[in-house]
Amino acid sequence: MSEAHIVAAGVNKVFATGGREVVALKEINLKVPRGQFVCLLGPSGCGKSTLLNAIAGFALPSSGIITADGKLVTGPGPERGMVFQEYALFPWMTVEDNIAFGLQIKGQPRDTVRATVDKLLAMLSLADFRHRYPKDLSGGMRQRVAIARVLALDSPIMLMDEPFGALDALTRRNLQDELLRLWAELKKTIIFVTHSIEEAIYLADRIVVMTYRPGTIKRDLIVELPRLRDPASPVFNALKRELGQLVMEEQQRHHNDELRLAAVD
Ligand SMILES: Nc1ncnc2c1ncn2[C@@H]1O[C@H](COP(=O)(O)OP(=O)(O)OP(=O)(O)O)[C@@H](O)[C@H]1O
Repeated sequence: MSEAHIVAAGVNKVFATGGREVVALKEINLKVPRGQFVCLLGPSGCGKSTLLNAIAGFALPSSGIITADGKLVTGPGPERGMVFQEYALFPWMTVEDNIAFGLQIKGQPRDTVRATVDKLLAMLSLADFRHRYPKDLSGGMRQRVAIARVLALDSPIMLMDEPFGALDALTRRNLQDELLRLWAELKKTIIFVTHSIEEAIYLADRIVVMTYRPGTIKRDLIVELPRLRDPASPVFNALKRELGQLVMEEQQRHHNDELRLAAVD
């Protein structure tokens, strides 16, 4: 766990909108060791997605550098797989074709693709759904397919932007458990964006709390609790209160900012 798998050094991101500048990220320095499960936590607008997108290579920093797997990030790359909240599946393809797509693009032989798809269908309890189309699946099932699609590419790094945000509580917990199982088995490095404090404590080795405008790192803490974690336990709840206070402060700043902007309008 000692080698840094993802590094952000002096990362800034400024957006220019409507004649004014929004500093979405300011001086972000972060080193993520190989195999670590990191949650980026904070209220809406604190730069979590901006940081994740910068690591993914979708929107590069205004200044500073990011490396992943030892390489400078200059765009998306095969060592970084991304799972979005909105599933991002091809609606015209069946479950198995969605999972196979990336492998076919890579030119893998048909038998290899078939074997990988079969393995992933079994791993994510999707075997009975292989011939279905995304529109005929529940949200939880669609997100399983999205995860299988990223796993098919065997990226050592998984970037996840509120992947379970749209799911009901029970499905969400099932998928969280499934993700923890896959992570332990496949030894991926995961950066997972959430605004749910409970989700962050349930999942992460490490929680990075961000501030609202400019987006900086407010707190960077290791969660020592053994898994599977019990959200009803006193230690879990103490941590929840502590993080709740930090997130609330940023939420308040967001709220004040909105009031100030409304007054200007
Ligand atoms: N393309 C853009 N153009 C202008 N401003 C942007 C753009 N993308 C993000 N921002 C601004 O940058 C800040 C950080 O946004 P970001 O989406 O990263 O936050 P977040 O923490 O992921 O929030 P959410 O949970 O709502 O997605 C916000 O103030 C947002 O308004």
